[in-house]
Amino acid sequence: MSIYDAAFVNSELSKPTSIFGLRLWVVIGIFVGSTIVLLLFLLSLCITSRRSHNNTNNGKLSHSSNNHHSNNAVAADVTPPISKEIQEIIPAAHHNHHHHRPINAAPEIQIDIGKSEHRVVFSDKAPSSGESLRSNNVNHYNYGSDNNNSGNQHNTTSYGGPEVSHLGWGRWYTLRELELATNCLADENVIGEGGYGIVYHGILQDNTQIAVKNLLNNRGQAEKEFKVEVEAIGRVRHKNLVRLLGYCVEGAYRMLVYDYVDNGNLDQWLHGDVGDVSPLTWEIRMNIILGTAKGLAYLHEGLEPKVVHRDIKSSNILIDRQWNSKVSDFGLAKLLGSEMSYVTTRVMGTFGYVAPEYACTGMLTEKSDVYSFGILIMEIISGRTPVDYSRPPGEVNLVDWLKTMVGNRRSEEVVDPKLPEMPTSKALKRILLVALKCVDPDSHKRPKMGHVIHMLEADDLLFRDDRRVARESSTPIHDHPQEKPVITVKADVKHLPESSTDRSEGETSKDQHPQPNRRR
Ligand SMILES: Nc1ncnc2c1ncn2[C@@H]1O[C@H](COP(=O)(O)OP(=O)(O)OP(=O)(O)O)[C@@H](O)[C@H]1O
Repeated sequence: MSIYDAAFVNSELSKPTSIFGLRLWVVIGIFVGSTIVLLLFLLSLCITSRRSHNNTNNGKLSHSSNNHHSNNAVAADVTPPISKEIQEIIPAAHHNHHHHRPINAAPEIQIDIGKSEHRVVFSDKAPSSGESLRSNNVNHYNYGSDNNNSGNQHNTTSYGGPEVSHLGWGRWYTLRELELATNCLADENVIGEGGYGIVYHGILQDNTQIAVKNLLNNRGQAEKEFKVEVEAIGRVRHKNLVRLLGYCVEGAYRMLVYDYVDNGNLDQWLHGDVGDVSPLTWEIRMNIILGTAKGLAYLHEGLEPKVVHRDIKSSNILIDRQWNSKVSDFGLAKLLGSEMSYVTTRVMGTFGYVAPEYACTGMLTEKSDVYSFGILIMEIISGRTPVDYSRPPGEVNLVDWLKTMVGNRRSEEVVDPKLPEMPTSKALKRILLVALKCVDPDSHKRPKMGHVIHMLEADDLLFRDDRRVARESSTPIHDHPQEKPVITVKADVKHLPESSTDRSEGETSKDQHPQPNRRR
């Protein structure tokens, strides 16, 4: 720019304008200045609002981390949705004092699942200040990293105390814990698959062996079955019933955790590849029958309300190393009021084992279980499945075939050819009689399970008589042996400790230790 141009600009800027006669450069100065002031004002407004927003978030975060003890802002800030039947209840007292509580004070959180007796209460100790539960090492108390929609529930367990029983009758397991136990539900851990889910073997951190039944939620029945099962057997303790240790409800997961029974199921032992000679001796088979009868009698006669299993079959009879039977799979159990029958529109159970009246009319009583138990006895004695299409026409249906054989005085031929040693013919006839009584087409004529135990144990007494007779070749066998009294317990299950339920049925140590084989 030349000196002349500068003089020109200067003279132009110095000219007075129409705005209060102010010179042009003054007007421009005022405009620029006020624009800068306006911009600064807007900027400060913006910063202020961001700060207050951050403060709000920080407030949430400290609230969350207070609840979850997580240092992870993202995880802590996400409040997972809680499934319908689980509600987090923070007691009013805690609410009131919430903001005054030190950061490491644990709130008491109650989680209601279904009925009030399944209320879960967590009231564990907080970790010491500065302690982080989000270490890289996965440990028993660290579940904060689970970023699933149930974090609220299991994070409550990460307050430092052990995950001890939060249920009246068992434990509430976290998904994380069960994943650890089952190697993340690995295929190698699968031990069976039933109608309602896959069963995994697992080992808890305290080395307890467990069976985890992961219910398939996508099958409409699963959640319902879950609740039924939990309600039916949560508090039930009996040495012939597989014990439910607890369960896991997280997000879509519904899992039942059972005692692991370590010797397979009866179906495998009867129909699996066991070679030409079955390890199941007559004594063992009788022990399995008696144990199953005791488990069922307890469900029918020892509980109020009674429980009908509805799916008694060999794959639901688990076997331990001492060949004791344990009835499992209460997924189809139906709680019944005392002396009541139950009419259902959906017959459930397994083909071949279902009582005719239940199959035809849906009328369900404990006598339906007695029928299935009768079929089970026939299966155990004969080694045949209830329905076997590979057999000749007259032998397809086990009950029909067996009735015909007994009617034709050919009882000995129904015995499993894999049985190492034949029973005495009296022992065989007696057990066949029990089986036939159990499958009486008229449900009213079927015996109660308590009566079945009488007959089975009377049978046992006869055996002893039998042996004595064989030795002494003297006194004849009485057809009406002295019957042992069977005490049944009618009481609320929750007041029944395990030992008392076992005692209630007159257990003897003999029941647990099969005796050596007898010769025919
Ligand atoms: N507590 C347990 N301990 C050891 N094994 C088990 C346990 N529970 C179940 N199993 C195994 O898993 C298998 C499947 O069990 P599940 O009860 O789910 O099905 P199922 O009885 O075979 O069939 P369904 O559910 O249709 O009646 C059982 O047959 C058994 O071999």
